[in-house]
Amino acid sequence: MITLDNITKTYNKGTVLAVKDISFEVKPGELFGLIGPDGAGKTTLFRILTTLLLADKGRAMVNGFDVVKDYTKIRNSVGYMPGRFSLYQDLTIEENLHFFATVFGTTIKENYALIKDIYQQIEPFKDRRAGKLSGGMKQKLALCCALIHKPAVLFLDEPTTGVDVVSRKEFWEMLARLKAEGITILVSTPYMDEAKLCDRIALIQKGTILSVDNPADIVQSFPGDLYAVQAANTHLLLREARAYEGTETCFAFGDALHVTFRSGVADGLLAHLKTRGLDDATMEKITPGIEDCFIHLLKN
Ligand SMILES: Nc1ncnc2c1ncn2[C@@H]1O[C@H](COP(=O)(O)OP(=O)(O)OP(=O)(O)O)[C@@H](O)[C@H]1O
Repeated sequence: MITLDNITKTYNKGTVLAVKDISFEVKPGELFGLIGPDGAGKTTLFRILTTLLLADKGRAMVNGFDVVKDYTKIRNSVGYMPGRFSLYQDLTIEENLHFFATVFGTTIKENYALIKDIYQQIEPFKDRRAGKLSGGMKQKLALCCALIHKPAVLFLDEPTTGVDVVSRKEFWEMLARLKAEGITILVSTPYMDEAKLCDRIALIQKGTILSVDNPADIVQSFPGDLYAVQAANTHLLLREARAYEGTETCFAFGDALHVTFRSGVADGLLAHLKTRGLDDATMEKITPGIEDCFIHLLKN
């Protein structure tokens, strides 16, 4: 449904490399996640795929259409929810939706079934201006507007950034329902915990893809054992754990350190920490998350 073939894009007359030789595919009906930090190149890829930006090099196809030659066909068959709220702040909820339906030559009534579950949550406020809505409500309205012409492919650029935890959860439940309707979804997020909700993910950093796979297999491919190490004096703990000769990687995750060892398994770190005054240090083997895998891939 989406194919990228060696896509490269630079800005500022070639001085800023945004994405480099990006290739991956999204299958029909897939919920595919583009996971990476700010500046990784996610928005650039979305803009290329939605025909708003030309790549310097490479080829991309969406729904069987070439992003350069067939751009009008792509615009008619995809929905795009950009990262920044892009609806008309002075129009009400209903007016925004009506506007987007009209632009695509359809009506709210015609495709109401597709947006019903989402729209019903904001319908009580349909006369409120978009600029006066909460973050979660804006996000629901933007999704309705991106869906109103019943697109085959939905592009969602960081839809949950800056949205509260409850709304984030609800949003992913909505995506699961849209996927069940057969819509192919490409969604980007900087939140690693959302990665596991996708069928497959691409981990992207500094314009390069580090890995493409399903979340379980990415976690499975983590080499060696991972340990969570804790002590009350987190500052000293980090310094000493990093200085220890057997330590391979050591990163702070909340109030614990995630540590791997050169030998692949836990060795004398705990004894070392105790000699350094960290008597309360504890260590337990844990299952790596996507974020651990991301950090591991960055290292290589
Ligand atoms: N119009 C532009 N002019 C110059 N550089 C740009 C432009 N747009 C993006 N960049 C740069 O290209 C790189 C990729 O940016 P992009 O916006 O695609 O990343 P992103 O993963 O979407 O991150 P963010 O969430 O911060 O937008 C970054 O280094 C960014 O500074």
